[in-house]
Amino acid sequence: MFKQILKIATRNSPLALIQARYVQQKLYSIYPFLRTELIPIQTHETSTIINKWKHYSSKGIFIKALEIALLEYKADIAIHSVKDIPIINMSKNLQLSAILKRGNPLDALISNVYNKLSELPKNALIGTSSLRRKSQLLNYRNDFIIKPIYGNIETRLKKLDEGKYDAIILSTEGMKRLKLQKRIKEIIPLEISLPSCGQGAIGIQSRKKDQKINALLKQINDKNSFLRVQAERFLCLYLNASCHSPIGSYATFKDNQIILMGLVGTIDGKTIIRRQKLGNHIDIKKISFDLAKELLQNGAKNILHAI
Ligand SMILES: NCc1[nH]cc(CCC(=O)O)c1CC(=O)O
Repeated sequence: MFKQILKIATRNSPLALIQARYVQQKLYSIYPFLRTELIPIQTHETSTIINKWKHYSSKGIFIKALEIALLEYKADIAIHSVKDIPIINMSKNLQLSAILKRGNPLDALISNVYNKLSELPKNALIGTSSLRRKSQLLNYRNDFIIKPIYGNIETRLKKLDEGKYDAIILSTEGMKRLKLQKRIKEIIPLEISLPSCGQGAIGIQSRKKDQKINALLKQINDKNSFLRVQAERFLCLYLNASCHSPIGSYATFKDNQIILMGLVGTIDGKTIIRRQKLGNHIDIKKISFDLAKELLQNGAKNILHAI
């Protein structure tokens, strides 16, 4: 049993804190006597990191800041939205040790006026800064006008409420965790918007060599969610994707078989390449690799090259 206080690194955004507290609760439900402490990492504390990791996106910088807290023993575990964790460049001493039971991975339509994507007026102004969402929205309706939107979920909702957009797209699970699900007008089916790899999943990172902590984390790991997310992440890895690529991936289980879907689109939405593969989860790497190969051979290579 782990006797010390388990220190939990988290970003300090409202969603990140909710997710970290959720992990705390999960741990307490199994280990009622475990002592834990949240270590919120502030933006200004990351300024030295920002200089060192200039080539990272802002989200990547936060992930790095949490990783550094682990490497410097300021924390023992770090909580992330899996979709924000870059596919490559994780420190070699760290690992993704557990994924909690995944929530709804789909994208959601948020609007104060319109109830469905199909009911949006011609040339509707939609807020999203994700190329993946943009590509698929334009493929669905080429009259849509896609305008970037930044900031955390609350900031984006505020911009919607100020009338700057007809609708915005957010993660269904993010809205649910913030208890804002009432504001969701439509959960967008994956035929229209294939989610981002790892969307809707909370991941826990730890030091590889901390066997006691890793054994603890294993107890709150959801194997099914872990495998699904692994398949999606392998696909993105083999596609050589960054978080800026218009790539969607989604894995699910059906009768003990894993179904992995992948999609690469042009930013203008004119071309979308979508394929899927099915197989035993023992062969996850091979399924992901074969799917990436098939996508690349069928046009994804040219699309990704041009971006
Ligand atoms: N893009 C940022 C981000 N990273 C994780 C979530 C929400 C939580 C999740 O989907 O796991 C969000 C917001 C969003 O996409 O709407």
